[in-house]
Amino acid sequence: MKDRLLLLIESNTTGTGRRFAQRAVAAGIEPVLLSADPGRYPYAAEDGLRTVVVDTADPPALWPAVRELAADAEIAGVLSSSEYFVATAAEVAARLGLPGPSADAVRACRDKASQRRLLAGAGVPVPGFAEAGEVAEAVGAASRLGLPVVVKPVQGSGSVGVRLCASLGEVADHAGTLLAATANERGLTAPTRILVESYLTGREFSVEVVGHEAVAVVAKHVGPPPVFVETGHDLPAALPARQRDALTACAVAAVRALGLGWGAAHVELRLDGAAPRVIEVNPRPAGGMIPELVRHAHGIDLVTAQVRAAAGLPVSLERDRDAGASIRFLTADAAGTLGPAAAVEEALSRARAVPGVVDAALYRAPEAPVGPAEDFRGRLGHVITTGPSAAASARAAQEAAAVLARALRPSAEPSAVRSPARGDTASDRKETV
Ligand SMILES: Nc1ncnc2c1ncn2[C@@H]1O[C@H](COP(=O)(O)OP(=O)(O)OP(=O)(O)O)[C@@H](O)[C@H]1O
Repeated sequence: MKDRLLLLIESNTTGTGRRFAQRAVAAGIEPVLLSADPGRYPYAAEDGLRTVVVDTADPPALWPAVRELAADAEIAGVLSSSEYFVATAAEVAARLGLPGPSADAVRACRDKASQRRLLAGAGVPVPGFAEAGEVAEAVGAASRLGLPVVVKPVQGSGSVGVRLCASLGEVADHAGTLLAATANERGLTAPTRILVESYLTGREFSVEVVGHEAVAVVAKHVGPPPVFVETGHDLPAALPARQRDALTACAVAAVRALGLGWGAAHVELRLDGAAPRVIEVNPRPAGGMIPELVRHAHGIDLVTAQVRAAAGLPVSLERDRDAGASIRFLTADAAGTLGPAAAVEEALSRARAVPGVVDAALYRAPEAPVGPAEDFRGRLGHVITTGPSAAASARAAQEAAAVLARALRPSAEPSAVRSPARGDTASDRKETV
């Protein structure tokens, strides 16, 4: 019998990418990573993952590589955990007659301007928005929408380039910077359009959707403006049933309006008063280790579900527990370094010893320079905790994150994970449990 392969077209870099390959192996399918630069994913070498080096940004180059793999194996499925390659994976899957989302729907969703138009057109609430291709247009849009506004690239992930602008001068500066960029953080061609949006100050949540079913509601924490760095998540979000139902209904309506509904979608929303508005829909499972939190809190494995759906295998979304799970990311408040190896090791082992901790990690080498995060790339490590409730897991995560912060050199300001008591304002707080 021929080997069965799951083709993984590039990967995300924040943890769950590795899980896609592991879950494929668990389903009896060999994962193969197709990547222009596999060195970007250290786990690939560590796990001995079969890898094909190919220009994944160039579909005509990708197809012969896929055909070659198909010559002596059965391609069971094609996926990407990277925001930037979900449409490519959908296209390859469709060409092979394999399951996957509509590549057109994914493409429309990934362009935040077209996503906003589709959602607004279908009556799904979104912030006020305008698309701009020039600085003057962005400034005009900001005047019309009313300051402050959020200015962001039309494509992207991890909050890269997303900025709160308090004055028209800041709008002009940031719009100018974004419009001048020719490549995104992946080195891929960046569209020369941006979005200007009304700033929603309410608490932020994500709803994890599979097909048309909401399987989890996550409360999110973000660092201080003007940037938007996700610093933590708590699951399940502590909310009155009415608000939770409003969030899940809005998220599922968004998925439907975008013509998605195959596999996982990650829907971010903010409350505007009591009513939810969609910040963004990602046509893929969440990053930021959220699938791990969902697994710990509810026993539902979103990555397994995605891998099995891609391979046409039955998927279980049965919730077998109702526990709490939290993550806090380590960030630095000021420039400094990580401590020497011994200090880093000690901080890690002490963080792991905090009751409730199931995982602690640092992403940088000892003595590496650190500085305040501008986007997800500035996060330095994380702790994941579980507990009988989200309040308990959140408390444990705060404590463990403070311990992990001891890995930072004293010259760096005490860092870390901002505790809600330490100055989170209504405007920068995504949610506290
Ligand atoms: N209109 C808005 N009002 C309030 N906050 C916003 C708005 N737009 C974006 N944000 C904040 O910025 C963050 C990142 O924005 P967005 O989701 O559009 O960018 P992204 O690069 O796709 O980020 P990510 O991959 O982290 O979701 C959001 O999670 C939210 O906290």
